Amino acid sequence: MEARCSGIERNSEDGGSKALAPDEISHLALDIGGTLIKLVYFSRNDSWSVDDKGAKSPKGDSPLRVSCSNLDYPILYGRIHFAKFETIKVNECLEFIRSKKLLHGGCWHHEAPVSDKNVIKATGGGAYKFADLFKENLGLNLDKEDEMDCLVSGANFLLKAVHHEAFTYMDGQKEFVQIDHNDLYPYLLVNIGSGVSMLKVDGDGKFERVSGTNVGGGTFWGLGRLLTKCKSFDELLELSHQGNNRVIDMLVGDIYGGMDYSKFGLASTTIASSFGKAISENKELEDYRPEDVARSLLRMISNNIGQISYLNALRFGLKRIFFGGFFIRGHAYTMDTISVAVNFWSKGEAKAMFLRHEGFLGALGAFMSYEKNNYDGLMVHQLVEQVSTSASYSGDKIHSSLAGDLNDSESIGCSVYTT
Ligand SMILES: Nc1ncnc2c1ncn2[C@@H]1O[C@H](COP(=O)(O)OP(=O)(O)O)[C@@H](O)[C@H]1O
Ligand SMILES: CC(C)(COP(=O)(O)O)[C@@H](O)C(=O)NCCC(=O)O
Repeated sequence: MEARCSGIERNSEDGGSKALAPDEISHLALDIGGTLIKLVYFSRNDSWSVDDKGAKSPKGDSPLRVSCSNLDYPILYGRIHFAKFETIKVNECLEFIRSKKLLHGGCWHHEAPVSDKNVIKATGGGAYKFADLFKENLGLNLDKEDEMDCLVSGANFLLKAVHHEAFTYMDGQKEFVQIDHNDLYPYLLVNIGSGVSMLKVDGDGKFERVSGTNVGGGTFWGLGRLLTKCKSFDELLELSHQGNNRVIDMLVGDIYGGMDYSKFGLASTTIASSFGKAISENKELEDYRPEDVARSLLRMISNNIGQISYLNALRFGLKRIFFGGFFIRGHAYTMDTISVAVNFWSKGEAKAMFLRHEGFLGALGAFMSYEKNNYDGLMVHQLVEQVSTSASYSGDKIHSSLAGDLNDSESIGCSVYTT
């Protein structure tokens, strides 16, 4: 039973407005984090099928079947949909579930008892915090899955099933990484959400949470909001794009009279002290451009996470570090800073890699956990990808092509078989 993949299809046309018939929807899963709610569900699409090479064709009367352990299962074709909402606006998520008729989306089988149809998989702290709200508003019971388990199974699933999921990003160059399924483990998974968790992954369900830091995405957004008065995370990111951190950061050259500290490999342009210039000048916050503040902040936090990640990889002799979480947001400067930090501290030994579905690891893990149910197993068999896979993009293009607006929905085509 293998998850396979060829090509991808992402779209946003049916995620936003069209309500699907209830029996077309299943495996609704939520990851309710400190800042964002991530939602994933599967919708059946009987109008097309995909062969082993990823080619689409109209579907005939009898569905394709897959054999496994001497049993024969029908292959179903459809899409996995993704959506996200701010956790402080949880009501928008409730409304989305109601308006798109996802209420009975947890269960696959028609013969399942009604009580099971009102249960959906949920992970993240909000699965505990908002359990009563979901029950009172939608009559939904949240079946809680551990968030670290979900992060790992989501990451393993993406790395194995989605072609061109992982990539490196350095000096404006994006390069997709070919994942060898037989040589995937061990790796370090760094999830940068509100806070940061670092997990040493040794296999499916085999992992250890080796570290974490409270200086994460929430810190960037929280401090950035206070310091720049930005109204949204995207505005803050956009601002950072236009800024110059050297106005605020104290560089080695500022301390060494323009020279490198070459004895210890510190170039004059290396940041010696983030925000260090703000103390040496007689200036107030208003005297600094918000874009420069945003840039320094993004660089400080990304660099710090890159460094701590590398130190943890070093602790366990890990060469590959995969970064997930919505802090990254496909943002060129963020990825570049993290990559440079990992490269600098490891002297080129370790590699930072990023995931295209960065923020949905936990939600996908909860989605996959339906597989554990007795009558409602699901095996994602194949993801079909058609997005451009060219080797390099400019920073701007990555930012705008991978990052969506908060409520933008997108989906990937896939085939599954139920067991
Ligand atoms: N639209 C957004 N609104 C708020 N934060 C966002 C947004 N997009 C990206 N982020 C960043 O993503 C972080 C949350 O990432 P996520 O992986 O969803 O974590 P969590 O599970 O803690 O909510 C935020 O702290 C912020 O840095
Ligand atoms: C507590 C959390 C697991 C919650 O996950 P999140 O909502 O941030 O994605 C995470 O914020 C975290 O790992 N914080 C860092 C805690 C620490 O190790 O210091």
